[in-house]
Amino acid sequence: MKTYDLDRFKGITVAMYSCYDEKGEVSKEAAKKLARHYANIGVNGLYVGGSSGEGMLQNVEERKQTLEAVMEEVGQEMTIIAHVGAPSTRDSVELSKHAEQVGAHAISAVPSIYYRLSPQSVEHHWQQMIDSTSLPFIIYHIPQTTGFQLSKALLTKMAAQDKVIGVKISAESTFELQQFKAAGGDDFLVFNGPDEQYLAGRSIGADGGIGGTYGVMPELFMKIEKCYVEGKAEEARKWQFIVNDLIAELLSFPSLYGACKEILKLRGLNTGEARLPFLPVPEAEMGRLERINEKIMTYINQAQV
Ligand SMILES: CC(=O)N[C@@H]([C@@H](O)[C@H](O)[C@H](O)CO)[C@@H](O)CC(=O)C(=O)O
Repeated sequence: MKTYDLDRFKGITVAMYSCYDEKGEVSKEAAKKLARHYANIGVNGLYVGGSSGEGMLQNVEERKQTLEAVMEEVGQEMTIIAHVGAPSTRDSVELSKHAEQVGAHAISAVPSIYYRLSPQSVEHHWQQMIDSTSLPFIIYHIPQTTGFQLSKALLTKMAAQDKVIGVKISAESTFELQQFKAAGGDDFLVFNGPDEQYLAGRSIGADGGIGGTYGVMPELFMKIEKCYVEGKAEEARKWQFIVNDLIAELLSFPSLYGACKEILKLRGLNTGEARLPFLPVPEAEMGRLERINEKIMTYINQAQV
């Protein structure tokens, strides 16, 4: 059995969007405001500096500043997972040590990106981060962006370590999710990555989810989770289908992150624009985005978790 408290990581974890000021610089103030917003709603945890958080588009200092802001604001109330993956092992280890210093509850990382690496290199890359702190570690498996296909053999080997408490699977195969859960064992956490299949992921073995679109509608994912736990299959499916139609609309903009950040802005949570190359919402599309926001708010009011 793992020696870490695994229960605190279960449930809904918002993959937080980036927070910038009007000049495009990291804004600790905006990050604190956004984190506070999620804490007030009752969201369980935050995943900081991942894909939705544009960690790969930020330098080490910017990533540290964002995590510090989140920890200062909600570190005592929420479970905070710091994504520390960077192309170089050196930067990843520096970010890992910093995450421990500021009190994050776990670290997590993708494989190194850009270079096509051997499984041995990826294992070594992750191991350096794991060995650099006493924090639990969550593997981030997202082959569609990293190009690295995590094998069941490597997962099983990594999961044998006490510190490796789980895997966040953003690949879309629920079969793989189930196989990874079985390989990791009962005390190994699996997080559903594709928000469109939160319910499917939960049904086949995921212990919770980490997702980007949760950021504009955490209440709806909390509703699906509640229905699932209460055994209300039909109702859970109804809410997943509602969420999926909303995600399909959000995905029709030039960038998902740009659209979601604009929705937050409409609600008084200004996190700036997504960093280029992610495009903002075109002016001509603002009206459509506003209507989507109104639709989401109507569903949030109906869900009442
Ligand atoms: C490929 C990708 O970015 N997947 C997202 C989803 O939240 C995704 O945005 C959503 O399912 C919409 O397709 C997450 O799995 C990634 C995530 O949680 C993160 O921001 O680190």
